[in-house]
Amino acid sequence: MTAFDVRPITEEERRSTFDVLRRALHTQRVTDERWARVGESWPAAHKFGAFEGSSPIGIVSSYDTELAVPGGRTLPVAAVEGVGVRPDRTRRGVLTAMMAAQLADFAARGMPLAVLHASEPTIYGRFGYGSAALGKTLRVARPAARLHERVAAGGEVRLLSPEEAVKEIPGLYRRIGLHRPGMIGRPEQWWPISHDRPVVDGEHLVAVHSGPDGDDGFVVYATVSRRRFEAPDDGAVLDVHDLHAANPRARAALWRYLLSVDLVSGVHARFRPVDEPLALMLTDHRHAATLAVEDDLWLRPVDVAAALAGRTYGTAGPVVLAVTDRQLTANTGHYEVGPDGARRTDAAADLALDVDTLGMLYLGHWSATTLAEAGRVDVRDPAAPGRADELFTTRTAPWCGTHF
Ligand SMILES: CC(=O)SCCNC(=O)CCNC(=O)[C@H](O)C(C)(C)COP(=O)(O)OP(=O)(O)OC[C@H]1O[C@@H](n2cnc3c(N)ncnc32)[C@H](O)[C@@H]1OP(=O)(O)O
Repeated sequence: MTAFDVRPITEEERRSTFDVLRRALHTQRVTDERWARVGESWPAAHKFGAFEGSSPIGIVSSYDTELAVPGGRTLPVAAVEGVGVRPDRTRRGVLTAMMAAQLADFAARGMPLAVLHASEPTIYGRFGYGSAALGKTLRVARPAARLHERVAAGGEVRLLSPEEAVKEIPGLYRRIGLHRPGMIGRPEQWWPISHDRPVVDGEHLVAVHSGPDGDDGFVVYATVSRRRFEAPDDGAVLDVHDLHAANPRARAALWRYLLSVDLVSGVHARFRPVDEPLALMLTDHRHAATLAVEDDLWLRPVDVAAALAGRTYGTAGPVVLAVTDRQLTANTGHYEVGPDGARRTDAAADLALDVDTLGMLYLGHWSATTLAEAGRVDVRDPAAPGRADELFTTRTAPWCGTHF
């Protein structure tokens, strides 16, 4: 087996490492024309490559942004993306070595948290990431589905030209704000790859809602034709990629718009919040089917003390957590969590868990009771899971809503 080194990539290695990623994800090598448009979104900063001599065989990437945590604050976060190993070099520890370098870098820079979306759920638990927020896939039947008359959906929806969309949507996303735990900031480098290219190429359309205080919601969607020789009357499907609204009225108006488009047989939306009440907003809730509920955001506490101190908690007696972290061993220790915050302690533990399970608890989706039943939390005080449920779970389901 050939030896490899892991190190930060240089400016000159940006494109060759991007190609390694594309090979790992089964996409074509990047063309000159495409690189000219997306290259700036693949800066050398915060990337670790694995190299055999000067040839890249693996890459892990991240960018710094902010994450909304329970209680309304945002914390600095490393958003991990662009992970891949050349197909002929997998299962020999390349990712493990790159993850170790990346985690050490996050810790050295004082990052409290890291997040990612996992291509496969088996990959990241071993590196301390836990599935922290879920998303549901909806299929809404057209033309049957209609918003119930009691649903307030005022204001106006207008389609933007690609030029308007590229200019206006980043500011609108910022103004709407990170209003759910799990939402993240979208730095400048996120937009060209994830939003602008499909909008400029015409693959996606962008509609904006205006309410009494101006623009307050948007939807980015693709129109996928279903018409076939043997089914000439099949309508198109609207595929919703990105839908954000500052208030329920704007959200309802955007859905009303999507359900009003002619020659459409269905509206599909993946990774919507699990508690988005779309079905309940329809005259017949069966017209919105939940096809799947999947893991959305994975979270890793990098500095456990700072992460725990950064969010708020519900009202219950405190619990002492014994946390084990096999990579960032300085995190291993006991932490008291109560209504007035969290801190390290020498007190005996009520619950013991690995750091990936703490990642699952952190945003408030999973309860300690469920995690204990699943064997992920070792219960030392039988009353502690109930207290931890009151402290950690949130009223609003956490949701990321940004593909990265
Ligand atoms: C955040 C994101 O960007 S998600 C995108 C992730 N990238 C992809 O899915 C692209 C395709 N896959 C790949 O490039 C590679 O298979 C990677 C990056 C997932 C894994 O890289 P590798 O170098 O093979 O991982 P490495 O050899 O360090 O594996 C460490 C352990 O994880 C296991 N593992 C790693 N990937 C997988 C997988 N996809 N399925 C099952 N087990 C896996 C290995 O078997 C190994 O287990 P062990 O310690 O018990 O022996």
